[in-house]
Amino acid sequence: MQPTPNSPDARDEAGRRRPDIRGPVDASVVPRFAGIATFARLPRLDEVAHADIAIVGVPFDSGVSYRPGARFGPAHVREASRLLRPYNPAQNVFPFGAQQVADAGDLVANPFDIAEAVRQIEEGALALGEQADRLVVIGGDHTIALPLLRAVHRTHGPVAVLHFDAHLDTWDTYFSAPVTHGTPFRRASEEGLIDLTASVHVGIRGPLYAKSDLDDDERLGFSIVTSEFIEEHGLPAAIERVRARIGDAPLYISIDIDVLDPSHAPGTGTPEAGGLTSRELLRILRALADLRIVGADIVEVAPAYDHAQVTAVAASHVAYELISAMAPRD
Ligand SMILES: N=C(N)NCCCC(=O)O
Ligand SMILES: [Zn+2]
Ligand SMILES: [Zn+2]
Repeated sequence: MQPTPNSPDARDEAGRRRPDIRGPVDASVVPRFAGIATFARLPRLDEVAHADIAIVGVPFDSGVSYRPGARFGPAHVREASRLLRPYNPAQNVFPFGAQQVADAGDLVANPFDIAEAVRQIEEGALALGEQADRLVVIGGDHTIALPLLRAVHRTHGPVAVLHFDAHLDTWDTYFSAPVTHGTPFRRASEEGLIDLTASVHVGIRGPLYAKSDLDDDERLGFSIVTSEFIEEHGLPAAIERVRARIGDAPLYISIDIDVLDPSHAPGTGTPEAGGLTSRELLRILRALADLRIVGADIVEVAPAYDHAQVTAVAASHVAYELISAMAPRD
């Protein structure tokens, strides 16, 4: 097989060449639609000595309460990420040139046993920590945030969680099951994984089970920037509230793609009307570049309900913006 040429544009934010960094396949040499789909056509993790960021898929959706299919999310997002380009003008950064980013493939998670899957995901994330400083994880349903937070906690202690979602995901149980995609942040809070003074949901909207859901959520350590707040007060005010809440705490970002309006992300399992546009979400992420981001996930992309890759394109750009925000600056 031919070796795949790397991008000639592996550069840092000052425009300097970085020959030590292996970037994506050069789309001016090999057409974008050719070749195996790693995220953004980046090298595999086993092709580089060490990565600053590893992208890893978790094809697990046995924790869903409604439409299944997010197990196919990682492959779908990788496929849509072929079109990403090396320079991000919105953050003035070469996200794949200023740091080594590589695709670690998918973690194995037992689809028939949630407890075992959750153990496998935590262990898999910890093992990858030997080869990569930070992970950007593509799900999978939101259940996976619990083992990912357990892994992050081992290194960083309690972290601020910035959670983008239509849903609180601090509910207690479904059909008596404690570990589902509607419960990861309640379990994480109970286990002491999150900083109760610095965590925040963004984009919450839609019907709840009871008024007390909101009291429980506050007690579990979250403040809320609703979708309606963003409409009413605008993005600068929302960004200000988020940044004030997080401060300088180590930060884990969890993005449920259903935070976007179904018109921007139809391919998801529990869609809710009245959500953010992809433009709004990308703008909020750009405002986080100077924060101490220790890891991130993008979850709940379910390709069976997607059309024209609308949801997967949004998710791949969300990942790109996160990777850009994590890039070192002078
Ligand atoms: N999409 C996530 N993560 N959670 C939705 C849970 C909604 C419910 O069944 O009440
Ligand atoms: Zn959700
Ligand atoms: Zn969620």
